[in-house]
Amino acid sequence: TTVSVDGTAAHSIPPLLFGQMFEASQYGDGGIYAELLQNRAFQQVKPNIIDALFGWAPINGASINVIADPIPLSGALPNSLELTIPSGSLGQVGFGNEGYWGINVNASWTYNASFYYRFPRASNFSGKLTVMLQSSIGVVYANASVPVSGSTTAWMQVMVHLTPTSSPVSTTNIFTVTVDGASAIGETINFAMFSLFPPTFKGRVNGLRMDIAQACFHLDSTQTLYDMKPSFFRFPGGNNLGQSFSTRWQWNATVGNLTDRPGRMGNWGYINTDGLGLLEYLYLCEDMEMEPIMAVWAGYSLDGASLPENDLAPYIQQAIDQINFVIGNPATSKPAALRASLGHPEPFHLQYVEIGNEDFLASESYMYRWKDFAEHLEATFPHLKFIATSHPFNHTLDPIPKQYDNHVYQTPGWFAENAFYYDSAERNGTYYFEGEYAVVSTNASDLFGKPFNGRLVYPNMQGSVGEAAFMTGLERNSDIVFAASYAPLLMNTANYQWSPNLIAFDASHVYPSTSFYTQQLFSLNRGTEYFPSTLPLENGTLYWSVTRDAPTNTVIIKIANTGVTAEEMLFELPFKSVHSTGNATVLSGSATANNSPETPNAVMPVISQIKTGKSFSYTAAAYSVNVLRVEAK
Ligand SMILES: O=S(=O)(O)O[C@H]1C[C@H](O)[C@@H](O)[C@@H]1CO
Repeated sequence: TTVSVDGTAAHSIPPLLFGQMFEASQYGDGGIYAELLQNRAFQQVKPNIIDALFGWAPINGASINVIADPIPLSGALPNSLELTIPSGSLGQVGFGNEGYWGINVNASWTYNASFYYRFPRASNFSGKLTVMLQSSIGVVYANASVPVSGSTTAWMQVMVHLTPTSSPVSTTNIFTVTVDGASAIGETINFAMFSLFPPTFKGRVNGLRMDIAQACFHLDSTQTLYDMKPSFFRFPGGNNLGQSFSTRWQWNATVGNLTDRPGRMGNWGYINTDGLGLLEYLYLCEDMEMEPIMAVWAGYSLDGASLPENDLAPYIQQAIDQINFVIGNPATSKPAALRASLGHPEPFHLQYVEIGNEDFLASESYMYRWKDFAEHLEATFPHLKFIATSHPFNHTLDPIPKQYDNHVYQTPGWFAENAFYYDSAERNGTYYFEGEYAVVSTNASDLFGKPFNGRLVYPNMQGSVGEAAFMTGLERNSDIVFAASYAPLLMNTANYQWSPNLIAFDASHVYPSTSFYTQQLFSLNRGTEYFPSTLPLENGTLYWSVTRDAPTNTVIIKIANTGVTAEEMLFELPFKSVHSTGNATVLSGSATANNSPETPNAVMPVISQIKTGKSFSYTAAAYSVNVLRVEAK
């Protein structure tokens, strides 16, 4: 295949072309949000049933129960853990938390543990609580003791540091709070708002798990989100934006002290602590130099009963408040004043606001929901850009959206066949955000089925190469495609509801996938301008796109070979002088090769030198994603 490259750039590469989509799914808690204790504050659970204790277990005969505390710690946290020490108790008696399917005990870390306790009835008990990190069979790695007295019935806060003496390989460890049983027989103590944090990304309080968020810039170590230098971060959903007005995500319930956050039954089958709330998301964007693409809930109900038009006003106001929390002026807006009081008086950077999520599922009501939200928000924030979420190619909305968010989950073949998806889109001032895309299955007739029927648990090379083929099309059409992100981003290997995901993790490891490396290859090699070239064959197996990074005079050629055979290519460059050597970064493997906990580094990018020149040949291996870089001017 001969590829001749035009001499003039067709358009610049938009600054947000590659980014991340995130929502609290398959465990943002215990994942990117670094809280280590599951069910830390008994949020949203029904008291006095055993299920309310998930994540917790009694130790050595203790009696524990979640109660609706007559004197709750806060209005947002009505439940407490009631510990009663039974007669005959001996040794350390109390309770433990198993974490989010394990706790990573690392001797080089100092952990911050905290909780509140109160004696519901004054007593003359005077003793101490022992706070520990230990293995599930009782090997103690760290402990701290806290003197307590039953003389007061007021809530007392405990904060202790735990520094383990060793780093067990196993993460089957527990966080425990115990008391010397014999000395506390008959005592009852209520507990609330536990928290255990490891060190966090950039040391932020209530922050992010380092190995998931931390940047390591060399390819042979744990790769993470920041390492692909995403330019935007879409949040809070996705489905987790909420699929009914009563369960919607509400910004104001996710900011302020953790004791003021009630938590919420998310849309992925578990209770979100909302410890990763709006302000934490904004700090995440700021720390990782990403632009937020923030969604507001727009009256949508998956059960079809969207809010009627004349009920929208309070929710439009809530959306205005959410946006003002991000960019408002503290002198004129209460939400902005709240932001200032929480430590960030300056507005955050925000350009794009998405109105709803996947509203093609409720497109009739979106006619008025889009209209009322867009008109009110545009009037209030004239400089913001609003993204519609219904199908882009049937203009039924008024005002006509200037941006659409397009989602697609398909097979490897679909992605290769649709590399030209945007080529024929009208250039009429409409811009496209490919907000969610991924190869999810090899079975077109059961895309969201089970692994035995084609669903991918982890991305594999065949899928990632299909995505790469599609991404060459996004790059070619980035005059109208302004942003794109694979979805979903993260999954806890111990408990997930959706697969595949870009990055998998467990309590102590991060597993970047072949699709992560594909995203990273495109994101780290964007270039600043797109150069047209011989077009790939539609429905062929070989796809490419050529960009140039003007500041470094580097030509960048991205190639996806979705076929089973290596392909010889001849490149003809229009530049006067082209360096005789360049480099190729290649991700390749068998169709089903994947990175998983069993084979974490099965497929990694490999860099090598290649011969280049005004015209040069290059062989793209079967099932490979290739990025060639050569200096030229
Ligand atoms: O069932 S789906 O609609 O395909 O769910 C998808 C689309 C939704 O925005 C996101 O939350 C989810 C997986 O990323």
